[in-house]
Amino acid sequence: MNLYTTPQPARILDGKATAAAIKSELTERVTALKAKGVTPGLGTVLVGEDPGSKWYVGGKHKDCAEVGIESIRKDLPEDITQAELEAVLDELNNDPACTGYIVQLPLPKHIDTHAILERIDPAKDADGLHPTNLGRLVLNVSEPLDSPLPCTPHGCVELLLRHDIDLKGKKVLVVGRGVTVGRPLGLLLTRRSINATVTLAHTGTEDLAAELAQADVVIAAAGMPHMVKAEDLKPGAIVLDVGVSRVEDEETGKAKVTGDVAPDAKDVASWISPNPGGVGPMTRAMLLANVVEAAERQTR
Ligand SMILES: Nc1nc2c(c(=O)[nH]1)N[C@@H](CN(C=O)c1ccc(C(=O)N[C@@H](CCC(=O)O)C(=O)O)cc1)CN2
Repeated sequence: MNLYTTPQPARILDGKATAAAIKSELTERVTALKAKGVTPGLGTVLVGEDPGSKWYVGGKHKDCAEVGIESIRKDLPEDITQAELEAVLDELNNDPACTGYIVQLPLPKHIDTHAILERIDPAKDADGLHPTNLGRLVLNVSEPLDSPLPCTPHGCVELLLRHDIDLKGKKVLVVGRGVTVGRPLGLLLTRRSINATVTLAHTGTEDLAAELAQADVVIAAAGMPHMVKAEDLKPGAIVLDVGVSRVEDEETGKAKVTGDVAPDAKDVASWISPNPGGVGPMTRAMLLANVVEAAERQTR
């Protein structure tokens, strides 16, 4: 045991099991919707051949089948033009079978991602990334859930709440200011219903170690392998690992997914999310929740 270790190893924030419980609740809500004549349908838009993106989209369709949501798949070539891609979005905007859809990110460099996200009908924005829905998050008019929340931030909060972790008054350090995770997560955590005190660290942060040392909760979403190490953490900190980097496995030479949190962090933390098996499955579950909620709004 070194100076930083806590007496017991960290407890696991089990994203896989939590996501399975959420999916089972959603299955019941889908059954109730179908009884009212509404079948939720998720559309996915995938551009290009990136193996990671293909895997994520495949997972989304598998999840839909599990809970009874229909799915519509638009797989498009890497060299698609902005206008052609916008035409596909217009098709989904006008398709009554599609209650919500996502555009898998990142998009190729020649595509204007902001313009694409703005083209999504905000009522069908299953990722909660349309400026109207992000604006609703800023204005706090989406509480409790009148508009979709971005899936990964929502998944992080839900993972903590479902392990009975109260964030009220806690100092939460979010590392990373990206639009899909860091920024919306900061907004979500500062809602009155959660009431955390949030610091958003980024590449311009001068002394990340000092911020980490003070944080009760660390949510690492920077995409930098093993940047959060045991010696940086306050003993007993709660640690969520959102990072996804593909690196070469030194033993096998094959690509493997590595998170932002070093393995030894588990010796210091009180709770830790595994990666894989933590925030990733929660991201998937929250997407399904957004689709079901969009369909439920149609019935109100
Ligand atoms: N339109 C979007 N694009 C992207 C999002 C998003 O929320 N919306 N997030 C990520 C990718 N993503 C979903 O799309 C995603 C990432 C990771 C997982 C996941 O379950 N990961 C597994 C491990 C997977 C592996 O081994 O590669 C885990 O953590 O257990 C699901 C979804 C970027 N793009």
